[in-house]
Amino acid sequence: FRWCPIRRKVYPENLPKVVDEADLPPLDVFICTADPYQEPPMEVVNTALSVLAFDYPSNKISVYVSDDGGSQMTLFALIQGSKFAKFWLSFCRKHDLSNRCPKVFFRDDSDHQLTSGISQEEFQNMKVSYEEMRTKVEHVMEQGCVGDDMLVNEEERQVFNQWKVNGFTRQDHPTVIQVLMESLKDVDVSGTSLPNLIYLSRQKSKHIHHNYKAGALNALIRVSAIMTSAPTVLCLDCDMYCNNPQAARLALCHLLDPIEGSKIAFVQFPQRYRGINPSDIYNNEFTRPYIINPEGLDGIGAVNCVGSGPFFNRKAFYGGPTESEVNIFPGFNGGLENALDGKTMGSKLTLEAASRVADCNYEQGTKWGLTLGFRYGSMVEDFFTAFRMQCEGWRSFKCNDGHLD
Ligand SMILES: O=c1ccn([C@@H]2O[C@H](COP(=O)(O)OP(=O)(O)O[C@H]3O[C@H](CO)[C@@H](O)[C@H](O)[C@H]3O)[C@@H](O)[C@H]2O)c(=O)[nH]1
Ligand SMILES: [Mn+2]
Repeated sequence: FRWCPIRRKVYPENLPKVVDEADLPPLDVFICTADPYQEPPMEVVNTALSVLAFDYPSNKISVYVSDDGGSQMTLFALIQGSKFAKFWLSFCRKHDLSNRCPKVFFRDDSDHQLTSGISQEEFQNMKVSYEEMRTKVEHVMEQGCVGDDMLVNEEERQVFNQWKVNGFTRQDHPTVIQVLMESLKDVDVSGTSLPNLIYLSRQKSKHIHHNYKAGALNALIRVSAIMTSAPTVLCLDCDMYCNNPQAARLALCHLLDPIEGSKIAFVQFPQRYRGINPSDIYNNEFTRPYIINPEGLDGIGAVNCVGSGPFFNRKAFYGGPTESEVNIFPGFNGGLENALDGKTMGSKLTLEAASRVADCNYEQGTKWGLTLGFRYGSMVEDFFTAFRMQCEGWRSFKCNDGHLD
């Protein structure tokens, strides 16, 4: 094991030489949450908004939120987030905001000193909409459930009726899947297509092991393969918002590289933490795993995956880099072909197929968790999966420029 530190630099301004703006690849983003009390739904919404607002063609972004907490409050928060997104995404684009996580934007810019070119009135209106959303979500959190009075129409009531079924608990419930924004139909206030936003709470049963986050991610890999199947996949913990709207373009500088690109399983951005005391006496910045080690490991093309902030090549979930035929749905007994032809992601056929692949017994008798998707059997599924991918011949790089946290 020999250290050969590497610091790569990317030039996103050269990306158009490799790919036209219109041909940029679609991007699927997976956000995992598991408990509405430990991971407040407003944080999940903020994380989702920070990627929905990427500086990237919005009709090519699909954000999937996996909720292992099976919480109606998290879904409620995301519905409110999708309404707010109509204003927020257009606002971010119009003013080319550098920080697109609304909570951080309003906190860091609360006195409206940092941002030029935004009128006081426009700033205040946006802040009021954000605060209204936050108040609603926090009210629901205090109540511990979504009351009828918080819902605006019959459609919303039907969605939350899914929780009224007898015996619905977070450990035992059917799959809940809701398309909250659909690019083909929905537009923001400026008339631009919105990205896709999908809520998924995979089926759970007390009798079948759910394999924690790795299980959640594998359900997301399959559901997204049916709905959008983007070649690039970003994974984020729900409490790790993205603070650089250019991140997808920076990652593509590696993944679309004509020479190295097809061998790369993922590029990993560092995790960064806020609110650390200035001298960081307890090393909460985790300099070794996020700053020192990755530079050495990059030298051998084998950077660790640290769970939040990797941009994956979807193919890496299905086998080694030289495997050509990818069987996405081993063990799926028919019916899927029609679903994949479905016109819209919200169509009945597509939703039924997506729901089937999120069944808690879908993986039985398949290679999921063994050679497919995120690997099971480790407390650190991110490190372990990356290691297995590297053993198969994949390479992985650290992304130095820009930053995700
Ligand atoms: O059954 C579960 C358990 C956890 N999670 C989610 O997994 C993420 C990480 O879990 P957490 O308990 O926050 O672990 P950390 O130690 O904070 O996370 C670090 O370590 C994990 C294990 O290596 C990685 O998965 C993470 O990406 C990395 O940030 C969170 O978004 C959770 O919501 C699930 O979706 N389902
Ligand atoms: Mn965490």
